[in-house]
Amino acid sequence: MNNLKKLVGIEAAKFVKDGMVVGLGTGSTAAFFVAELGRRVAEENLQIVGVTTSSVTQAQARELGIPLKDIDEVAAIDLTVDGADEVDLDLNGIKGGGAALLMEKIVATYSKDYIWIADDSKMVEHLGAFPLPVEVVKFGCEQLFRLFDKLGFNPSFRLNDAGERLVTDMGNHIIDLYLEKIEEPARLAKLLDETVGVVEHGLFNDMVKTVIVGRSDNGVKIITK
Ligand SMILES: O=C[C@H](O)[C@H](O)[C@H](O)COP(=O)(O)O
Repeated sequence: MNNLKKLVGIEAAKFVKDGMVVGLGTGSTAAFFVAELGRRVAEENLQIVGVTTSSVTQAQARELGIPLKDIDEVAAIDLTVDGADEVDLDLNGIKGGGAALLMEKIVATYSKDYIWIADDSKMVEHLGAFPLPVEVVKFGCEQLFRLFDKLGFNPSFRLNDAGERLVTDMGNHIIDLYLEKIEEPARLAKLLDETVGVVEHGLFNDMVKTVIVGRSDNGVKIITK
């Protein structure tokens, strides 16, 4: 699996050119992309500025010597490359398995180009086997949990390694929804968008135009919309 993640990470880095502002995604797949950019900065004098999507990626990029700017310090982001937890046939996806969905969605929204990298196992016919992360403000989150429960969403607060409720980089909690199958991603996204207390959710519908998929035969497939 890791070899496929590395393969797509390196492939995506080929889209990065001198002078670009690059959104750096989060997760085990995006980490290979960031590592390859770090290599090119060090060995090929690649001139880029990175905008990170989590504290974890920020630490990795700093360690690698990739120049960074805050999202509000750049006029626009030329390209963002990120991983995904599930991608369906319409290139809608679930993200947030690593709790970075809010920063990831903001960075993606202000990116001119947006690419996902994933191994074959992430490609699905229908979203929902992967629990859908919903980032919620702490105030009133028990009420929200009960609402999700009533709606039949099978909610569960995400916990950290110490067994406490996880707190995201933005200071919120995450409620994972165990839905099994999301019949209408657009409808569910609208409902969540309209629910008070929800800061953001992990449905990334119609945001990506290109997905670089690593196949089990070690080939790379580029799917475009
Ligand atoms: O919050 C985390 C992100 O959305 C990740 O991009 C996503 O979870 C995929 O991560 P990985 O590449 O580790 O499977």
